[in-house]
Formats: sequence, C-alpha cells, structure tokens
Amino acid sequence: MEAGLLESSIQADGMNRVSMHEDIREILITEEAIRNKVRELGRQLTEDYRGKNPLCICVLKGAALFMTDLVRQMDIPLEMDFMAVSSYGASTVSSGVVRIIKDLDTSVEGRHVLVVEDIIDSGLTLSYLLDLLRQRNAASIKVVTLLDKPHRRTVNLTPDYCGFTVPDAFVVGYGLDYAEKYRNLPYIGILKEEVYR
Ligand SMILES: O=P(O)(O)OC[C@H]1O[C@H](OP(=O)(O)OP(=O)(O)O)[C@H](O)[C@@H]1O
Ligand code: HPA
Ligand SMILES: [Mg+2]
Repeated sequence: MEAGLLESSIQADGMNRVSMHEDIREILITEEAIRNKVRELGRQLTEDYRGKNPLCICVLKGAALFMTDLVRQMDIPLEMDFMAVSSYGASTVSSGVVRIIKDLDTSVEGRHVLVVEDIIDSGLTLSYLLDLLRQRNAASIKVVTLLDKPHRRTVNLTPDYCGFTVPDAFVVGYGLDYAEKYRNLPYIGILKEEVYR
C-alpha cells in the first residue's frame, strides 16, 4: 500500500490520534468527582445491604469500571456476577433491541440483587433486564447507576441509587463508549459531534 493511502486508512480509524482527549468537547464529571461519588454510594450501599450478602450484577461492558470501583467501597460480604447486553452498537441511539451476549452464571432465586449500570438513557436496557430478573424470582432487585439521562426516557424507570444526572448529550468515558472507544477515559465527557456525525 502507498504511504499516502496507508495514512488515510489509519486516520479513518482514528488510530493515529495523539490523544483521545482531543475528541472531547467538554469534561462533564471529573475523575475526582467520580471518586468522591463512588465512595459516597459505597458507604450508603454498605449500610443498606449489611447482612444481605447481595449479588451485584455488572451490566457489561459499560458498567465494568464503575462496578469494580464501587464494590471496593462496599465493606460487606457480597458476590459479583456479569451480564453482557448490547443495544447501541456503533450508534448514539438505541437500536431498541436488547441482545443478551452473556447471561449470569449465578441463580438469582431468593437473592438480594443489585444491578450496577453505567447509564440509564432510554431505559430500554434496564427495563428488559429487570423483567428478566423478576421472572427469575429474586428476593429483591435494586438498581444503582452512575449516570441518569432522564430526558430521553421512553419507559417509566427511576434508579434506586444514582450518581449524577447528565444532560441530553452523548457522553463517554469511565466505561462508556462510542463505537467501543473512549471507555478508558478517566472522566465523563461530552463527545464532539464531528466525531460521530
Ligand atoms: O437506557 P438505554 O437507552 O438502554 O441505554 C443504556 C445502556 O446502553 C449502554 O450499553 P450498550 O448497549 O452501549 O452496551 P455497552 O455497555 O457494551 O457499551 C449502557 O452501558 C447501558 O447499558
Ligand atoms: O450517552 C451515552 N454514552 C455512551 N453510551 C450510552 N448508552 C446510552 N447512552 C449513552
Ligand atoms: Mg455502548
């Protein structure tokens, strides 16, 4: 391949960007604010789940960073499991179809379940998951989300615990992606529109 052609194919993939931070229009929630909030949520959950041996369910992939930080702030015995679902793919709008890519390994029957999400946007992902968990006879089901974007809700759903409410913009970082990228940003930022338009 000619050098020029190779260069343009690399650029098209965003591989040669000096830094991911260049694609961010605005930092919405700093690393420090996230750390403080996670500590606060962890303290609250420690009180509320004492003696309940909760099963914390991480909704992959977005909630991976939040979940692993959160459980380290919960000073009680608990168990972790992971479920992988996807409805956004490489788009900034929900496809409306929630696909289960990996189911739980643990039975939720009789368990106190805490669903850990990174963001509730339309609410479609969570409402699908909650229906599924209810059918499986959990003793209790609660939801903790780092971010809530209530403006775009299409189903009636309110989280039990919430870190931050965010405006109606596509946000990335700290687990949240656009087309699988930006999950490793240490903060939550708004993506420049030119990146996805
Ligand atoms: O309320 P909703 O409109 O359903 O959006 C929220 C869901 O969408 C994202 O997942 P996504 O499908 O992008 O999968 P990912 O976590 O692997 O990125 C996010 O992590 C939530 O799970
Ligand atoms: O704003 C968002 N950013 C990343 N992933 C998402 N999934 C739903 N909403 C969002
Ligand atoms: Mg995603």
